[in-house]
Amino acid sequence: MQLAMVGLGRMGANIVRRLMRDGHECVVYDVNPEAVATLVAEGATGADSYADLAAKLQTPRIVWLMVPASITGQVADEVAAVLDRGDIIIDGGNSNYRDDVRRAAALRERGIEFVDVGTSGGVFGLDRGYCLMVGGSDAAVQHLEPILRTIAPGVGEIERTPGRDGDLAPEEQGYLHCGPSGAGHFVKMVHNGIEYGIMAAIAEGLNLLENADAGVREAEHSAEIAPLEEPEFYQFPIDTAKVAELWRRGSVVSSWLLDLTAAALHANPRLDGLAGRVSDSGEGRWTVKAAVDVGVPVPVLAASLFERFASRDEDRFANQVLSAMRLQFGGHQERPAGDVLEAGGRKVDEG
Ligand SMILES: NC(=O)C1=CN([C@@H]2O[C@H](COP(=O)(O)OP(=O)(O)OC[C@H]3O[C@@H](n4cnc5c(N)ncnc54)[C@H](O)[C@@H]3O)[C@@H](O)[C@H]2O)C=CC1
Ligand SMILES: O=C(CO)[C@H](O)[C@H](O)COP(=O)(O)O
Repeated sequence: MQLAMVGLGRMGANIVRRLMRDGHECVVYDVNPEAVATLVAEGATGADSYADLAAKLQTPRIVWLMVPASITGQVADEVAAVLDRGDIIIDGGNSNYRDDVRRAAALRERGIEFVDVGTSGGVFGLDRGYCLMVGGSDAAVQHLEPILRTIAPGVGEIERTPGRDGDLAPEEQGYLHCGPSGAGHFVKMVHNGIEYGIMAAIAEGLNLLENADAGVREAEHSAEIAPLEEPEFYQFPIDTAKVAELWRRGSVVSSWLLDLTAAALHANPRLDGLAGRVSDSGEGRWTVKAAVDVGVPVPVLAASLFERFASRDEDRFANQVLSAMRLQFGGHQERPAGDVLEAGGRKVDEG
């Protein structure tokens, strides 16, 4: 099939490569001409404007947007302006499903189909394939089936779920028509909410392991730091990188996120160069908002989102309020920063 890709960054370029590898024809556009030139050298057809892109596509045209979510609306409008009735716009970025619902309705009035495809796989997707969560009309999604099947991972080495037999269902191949417009990004939003929770659980657990020798360090600094009640129980100099590697094999918590964690710790055990200010792109917030809207408890997902905010010092005023209250009720002074002692990686302040 033929498809145009708008946005040739970390995701879009490799999706194009995966499509071309399977014989699909790709027309490519990016505001960065170098990104276009790179893919043209690999066999794609370059476009230097949306009009040029539309002219190079057979009808019904298929245009996949893989741009930052913040500009997807603007790009979708610009692309729609050069399309005709029956053409299809796909949004593969991490857009808010609410925008899809609105955008699909507006484009439907002009006879243009809008399909939202929540895409998971990151920079490894070229070879592993991308898990695709699709929202849109039955007709449009059926038309896109050959493209979805190529981009998705396929069955790979994953054994079939017991009880499933006969023809392979799309979800067994890594793509799923989840429902009407917005449903794909709704499922991807929740996927990313879960991602936050799993990431936070791994990070918290490994941090506890990093501090399992607090009793040893306590002895080294016994004159200086607040006493650890039972230092004899915290005498374990555990190699966190090795435990992460270990857990990849046969453990209940093995997962791709743990694989990536083990790789990062093996390459850089102290994680030097990372400040630990954790960004968020929106999906975690939207997940919590949706949960509030429908009255569903998501305490783990919410806590992991708030943990990211705290990592960026967004809890500073709350902590100042805490210190102010201690000062008020007990006359407890905050210790000056230089006087805060390190104990096993913890900040100890008993002022
Ligand atoms: N990086 C990741 O692991 C994943 C990213 N996503 C989503 O995929 C989308 C793209 O992400 P990345 O590839 O990581 O971003 P990126 O920043 O690597 O690439 C974005 C590309 O869009 C181009 N671009 C910007 N404005 C444009 C415009 N007006 N017209 C045409 N091209 C334009 C940029 O030049 C760049 O090449 C985002 O919505 C992101 O949230 C989804 C899943 C995973
Ligand atoms: O969709 C993804 C992975 O599934 C993207 O990598 C996403 O950007 C990660 O979300 P955040 O930036 O909020 O950590």
